[in-house]
Formats: sequence, C-alpha cells, structure tokens
Amino acid sequence: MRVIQVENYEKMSKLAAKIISSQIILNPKIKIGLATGSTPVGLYEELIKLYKEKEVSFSEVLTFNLDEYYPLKNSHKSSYHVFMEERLFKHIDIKISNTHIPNGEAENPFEEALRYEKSIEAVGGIDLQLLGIGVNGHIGFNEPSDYFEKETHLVDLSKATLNSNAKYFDDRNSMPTKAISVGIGTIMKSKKILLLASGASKSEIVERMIYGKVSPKVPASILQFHNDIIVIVDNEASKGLKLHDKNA
Ligand SMILES: O=P(O)(O)OC[C@H]1O[C@](O)(CO)[C@@H](O)[C@@H]1O
Repeated sequence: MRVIQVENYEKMSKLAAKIISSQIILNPKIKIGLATGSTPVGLYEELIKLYKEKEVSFSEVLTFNLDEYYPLKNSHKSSYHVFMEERLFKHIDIKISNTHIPNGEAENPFEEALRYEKSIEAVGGIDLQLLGIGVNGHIGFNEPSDYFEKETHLVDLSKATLNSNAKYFDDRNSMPTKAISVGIGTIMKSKKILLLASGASKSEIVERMIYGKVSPKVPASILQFHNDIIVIVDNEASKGLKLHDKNA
C-alpha cells in the first residue's frame, strides 16, 4: 500500500486527477470503477478541466460505478445516476452507453446484482478502481459485517451510513435504507486501486484501514492485501497516521 499525504482536499483532487488521466492516456480503453459521495467531487472537477484543456479524452473509456441506492428512481435527484451525470458525465466526451451504474429501479434487486456482476466480468474486470471510505470503513456500500461479501449484492445500509448520507436527501424518511453495491471480492480483483480520504472525520478510520487488523468489521482493512493500491490522504485525514508514526 502506497500512502501519499497531501496538504488539503484540493491537492488530493488534483493529484488523483493526474493519476487517473495518465492511466487513461496509457490505455484509452481502460475500465474504471467510479465512486460517489463528497470525496470524489473535486477530482471530477479536475478531470473535467483536463478534458477541456484537451489533456485527456474519455471517448473509449468504460466506467462501472460502485453502487446505487435501492429502491430509487434513476432520475431521483439524490440518485448516483443523477450525481454522475451532473458531476462528470455530461461535461466530458464519454459515451453514456459505456457507463454503468446498478439499476436502483430494477424489479428484482438480486437479479440486478447478478446482472451487474456479470457485466463487469464480461469486460474482463476493472483496471482502475477509485474508492472513498465511509466513517465506518465501508468501501462501495460494503458495510461492516461478519464476513466479506464477494460479489455485487443488496445491502442493508448501516445507521452510520444512513446518518452520514441523510444530508443528500430532502426528507430523511424517504431515504432508501438499502443499496446495490459491488462486492469486496470484485473490488479486490481490480488491477489498480486509488483510495481518497479527506477531512478529520476520516482520520480514525484511515488509521484502522492501514494499521488495524484485517477484518470484515472494517471492510476497507482488506485493502492491506491488495498489491497495487495508492491511498491519498490530506493532512486532516492523516492525523491518526502521524500519531502512529510517533508511537512506532
Ligand atoms: O465521500 P463521502 O461522502 O464521505 O462518502 C464515503 C463513501 O460512502 C459512499 O458514498 C457510499 O458508497 C461512497 O461512495 C464514498 O466513498
């Protein structure tokens, strides 16, 4: 695991955009796993800038998002479909047919999870997986559990996640309590992983992810076993790591 510490959110976003765009330049048909939430917003803005400056083109890139709330209309303003369209896709030259997000309005979520998993398998898996991390250690929507879920599945969102993400919904009571998420096994099969963490609220979980015991109680801890992962943390999110260094 390579950990890069940068000063702030802006520097994290710029560095992540450089890494992703250089991977696209090396392999224009790259398959990228995308994340949502507040963490990658700045990165997507930087990628849009690089596209507008003609530094990178997304015309042949394939994307697979990690997750979507269930049940939720894809057109709902808090859906990850709308998030991706507004924050990235509509500003770049990606073909919408090359973008994939679990279908929050599928009739049968189990069939949808299977279909989504197969669509990732069909293209040979993910080359570069972008991740954020939840305050409870979730990656995608893989919540703390007694075991690691391998494939795309239906998740019961934890209280911690519902509390953190309630701000994205006008009415807490109408917020879905489930989601369809790519599994830990599928994430671990990605050839490269780039995880971003910013802000003081992430410092404790970042420390546990990097130095803690590998356990499904902290899903991100499994990333210690991935052989090609870069973690970019800003000063605030790396406070726990500094303490650890002093103790070492
Ligand atoms: O970036 P945030 O908003 O802190 O969310 C953390 C994680 O939780 C999710 O929103 C749930 O999948 C991820 O997309 C994100 O990486």
